[in-house]
Parts: sequence; C-alpha cells; structure tokens
Amino acid sequence: MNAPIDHDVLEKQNGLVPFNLADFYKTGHPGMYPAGLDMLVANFTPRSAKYAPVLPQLFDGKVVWLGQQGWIQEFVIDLFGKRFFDVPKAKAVRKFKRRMDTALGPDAVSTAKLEALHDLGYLPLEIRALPEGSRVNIKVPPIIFIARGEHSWLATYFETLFSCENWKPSTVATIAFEFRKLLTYFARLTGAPEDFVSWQGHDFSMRGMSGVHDAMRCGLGHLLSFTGTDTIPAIDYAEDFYGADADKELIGGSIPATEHSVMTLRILRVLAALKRKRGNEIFTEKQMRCVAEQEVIRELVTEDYPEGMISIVADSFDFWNTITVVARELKDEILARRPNALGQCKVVFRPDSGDPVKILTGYRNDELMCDDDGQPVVDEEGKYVTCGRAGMGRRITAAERKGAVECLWDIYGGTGTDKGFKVLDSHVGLIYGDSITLERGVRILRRLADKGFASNNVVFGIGSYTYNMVSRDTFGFALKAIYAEVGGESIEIYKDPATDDGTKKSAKGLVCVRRVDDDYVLYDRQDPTVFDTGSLKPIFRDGKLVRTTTLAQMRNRLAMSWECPEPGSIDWTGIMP
Ligand SMILES: O=P(O)(O)OC[C@H]1O[C@H](OP(=O)(O)OP(=O)(O)O)[C@H](O)[C@@H]1O
Repeated sequence: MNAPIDHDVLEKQNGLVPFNLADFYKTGHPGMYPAGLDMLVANFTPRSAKYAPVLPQLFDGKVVWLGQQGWIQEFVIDLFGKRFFDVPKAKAVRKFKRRMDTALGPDAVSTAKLEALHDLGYLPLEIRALPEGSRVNIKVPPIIFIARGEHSWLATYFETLFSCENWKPSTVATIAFEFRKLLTYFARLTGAPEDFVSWQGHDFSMRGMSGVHDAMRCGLGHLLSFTGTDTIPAIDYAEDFYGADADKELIGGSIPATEHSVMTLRILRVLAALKRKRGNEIFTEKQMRCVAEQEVIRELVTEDYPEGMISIVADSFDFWNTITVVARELKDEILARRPNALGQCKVVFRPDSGDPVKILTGYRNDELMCDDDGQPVVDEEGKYVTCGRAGMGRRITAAERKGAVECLWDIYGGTGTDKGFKVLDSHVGLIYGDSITLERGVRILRRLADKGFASNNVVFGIGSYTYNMVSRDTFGFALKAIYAEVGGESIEIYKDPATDDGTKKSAKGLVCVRRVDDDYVLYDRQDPTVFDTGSLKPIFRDGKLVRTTTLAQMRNRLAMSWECPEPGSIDWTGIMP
C-alpha cells in the first residue's frame, strides 16, 4: 500500500509562495511607511530607449504595452487565491513566516498585515491601465497601482513580481513590432504582398529564453505582430489568458521542418551505405557526402513531403553545394511537388551558419578585390577574393559572391512584382534564423532590393539572440510611488536624483493619461477628480478582473497604431550597407 501523502512535506517542496515573490526589502516597507498611510499610488513606466536595439529610422519612441491581463489572472487571482486566500490563515502565512524567520531572524517580519488581508478575503488593490497592444511613449505610464487604508502598502509590494513578469513581454513585443515595421516598409518598397509579412518573422526563440514562462509570454509578444512561430506554448497562453481560439482564428502556425539531427543522421547513414556499395570507386569523402545529402533531400521533398511546405536546414556540411548542385539536380522533383490543402507548395532552404547578410545576399563589388576598372579579380579557379580588414580576405566561390537568393534565382527563376523586383519561383524559398537582428534585417532587405529582389524572398527566424538579448534597461521600465495620503494629508511623491541625467526623474502626484491625436500624453499633479478620468481604466479591482481584452483586439490596436512611411522616404545612413 502507498504511504499516505504528507501534505506538509509536499507543501515544502512544491509551488510558489505568493508573498515570497518579492525582494526581501519589500517585506520591511509596510512598517517603514508613516503611520496613518491611507492611500498609496504607484506607476510603472518605460523611461528610456537609449539602450534599445531598434532602428532609429523606424522607431518612433513608442513601446508596445503587453502582459498585465495574463499576469493578473495567473498570479494575482489564481496564485493568491489558491495558495493564500483559499487556505486556512495559519497555513497561508506559514511559509512566508518561515522564510522571513530563517533569512532575516526570528519574528523580524510581522505577519499581522498578511493576516489582516486574509481576514478580508481578497486583494484590495486597484489596477488601472491602458489597453494591451497599445503603443505608449517613453515616460508615459501604461499602468498604475492604487491601494487604500491599512492595505495601502500593497501598491508597491507588487513591484518585484509585476516588474519581473512584465518588463520583458512588452520589450519583446516592441522589438517584434519593429521587425514588422521593417518588413512592411520593404514589402511596400519592392511591391511584395503585404499579407505575407505576418509569416516573415518566425519565432525561433524558445530554446534560448529564460524558462518556459518567459518563452510563452514573450512568444505572445511576437504573436502580436506575426503569425509564424515555433513556440507552441505561446499559442496555449494566448488561448488561456487572452480569449483566443485556434478553432476560430489564426493564432500562430508553422510548417514541417528538419533540424540538424535529422539531416546529419540521414546523410551519414546514406553515406555509409554508399561507401559499402561504391567503396572501390574514386570519390572523396566530401563528394560522397554531397551525393548522400542530395539523396536525403530528394527523399524529403518527394517521399516524406511530396506536397505542401517543407523547410530543410541546409548547412550541415556544405551549404553552397546544397543551394547550387542539389537544388539544381532536384529541380524537376521540386517543381513537380503538389500544393497542400491551403494551396502552398514550397521547399524552404535554411542556411544556419556564417554571416546571414552575406549568405543570403552575397558580396558587392566594393567588398571584393577589384582591378583598376573596378571589376572583381577572378583567380585561375574562378574564385574571388574578399576585402579583409588588412588587405586580402577569403577566397570565395561564384556562388558565395551571388548569395543564396541569386543562386536559387539562377536555377528556378521566378516572377516580378509590379514594382519590378524579382520574386523566386513559388516552389522554393529561404529562411534564415541564426543571429538575425533588426540591423542585419535591414541590411539583408536593402541589399536584396539593390540587387533587384523583392523582400518576400526571405523569411527571418527571430531567435533568443534578439528576444533574450534585452534587459529591463532596454526600455528602462520601473515602478515608482507617486502619491500618498497620510492622516488626511495629500503628498505628491516624486524622485529627481541630482546624480542622474533625468532618466530616473519620476512623475509626481496623481496622474492622468489622455489620448491626444496619435499619442498617449501624461499629465501629472492632477486633482483627484481628473485622476479618475482619462485612458488609464480600471482593469482589476478588489480581487477581480473588471476589464479584459483579446489577442485579436490587441493585434488590431497595434496594427492601427502605425502608418508605414512612403516607400523610398527612409534614409538608412548610419547602418552599414
Ligand atoms: O537566436 P537563437 O536563440 O540562437 O535561435 C535560433 C537558432 O537556434 C537554432 O540553432 P541552435 O542554436 O540550437 O544550434 P546551432 O547553433 O548548432 O545552429 C536554430 O538553428 C537557429 O540557428
């Protein structure tokens, strides 16, 4: 017979402890606030973009706001409900007390305030916010926290948990939207279909994010701007917390795709068989590996996936052989593939190493050693020489000089957009997902346009190199107290450090955020009557979500928030060509 479950042991091992989700110093603050504190208001604000990895030509100083609704439901309602309010009081405070006692000293932190909350039975907190999917200017708070009476301390106690969970989804959603802007601009510039932009940024980031929860919430940030994703739980999260329904709408999707384990295993297996069969023939290992890779890709595009989309990672051994020899040898098979039920039929080649700009777009003449007439010098083997930092660089093949898009064009040809840019035949395409940044993105798209290719010849995999190489300082998110009432006296709180450049100067007093034309504008030092107006609307009050939004609404808000600049109007000076 199984031993009975010891719930105390289980409790010790598992689960988040609601009031422990804070910095230690937060636990001392309720007692440090003045006696008679009767109201406390705090705001959470993106304060700076000076460290943001955005393109100055496209970034308009606005941050995409995302995260509050899921956070409120998951933490404030579900977690605090299940593990604080719905358990007996003694048990609800026990783990908090144990942690305080063992870390800060016996009875260093009183549990009286938690017990009073437990007696009340809900979190007496009001959260007012802008709708998620809105874009908010730097220095304008998209959310404020209000707490009153003996529980006023709650307004700032939640800082750690809120900031920890929310700075990043907004940060990633903002960067994803900057990719969307970039791809939209180049679609207009080159006449590529704009509905394809939703598939042109594909979320590759999950494996490199800081845990599952981070991946799915940031993955939702990506989904506000794109439908292409490999982060499965981001779609679950959209359904669980943002009213999305995959049966009724397109939340996110992907296509069948190989990875290196598949390619290398199959290639090396075929290679071993080839060696057994043709062991006496005079082929180098490299030549036989190329033959083996061709056979594997043939199987993939004709037998495993004779129709629809299939993405093939193509750099396991020799990408340039794959994109020139294999792509040419299998041309008839690839052109004969059938469309799937959605009418799609494409073999997508995926380079995954090297410099993405050069791999996709090749080398320009000014990046090669040239003769006096400005023509690239070709050696006896037909190779070109790149310009290195100190004179001659690498010797490269004609294929490398052209880049993958042009190599495929030479084999498959294609069509043209109404703006005269070339689009690869619909049976082939390219996706690149290794170390793609906004800056590399603009370089790739510009160079393709310069060569006469439309933007929709490539899809970008956006990975953790971009979505996880950010910090709270990327947009300077912070929560600050701005107003208090103590014993009937109103105090407008603010900070303005003389030792700072102004970034840390906070709003002061009661705030109101109003929509003025296309911007949200902050007005601080407002009267209580004005404080209750404007665009910061109550979304949570006394334990309940009182206003909700959906993925579809967020996507719509975001899409409506930006006008694409006129094609050709952007000056890319400052970004390497
Ligand atoms: O921006 P990132 O988080 O790097 O995500 C994208 C990369 O992740 C995968 O490779 P992986 O790193 O697993 O293996 P690899 O380095 O050997 O290609 C994928 O092939 C991309 O290259």
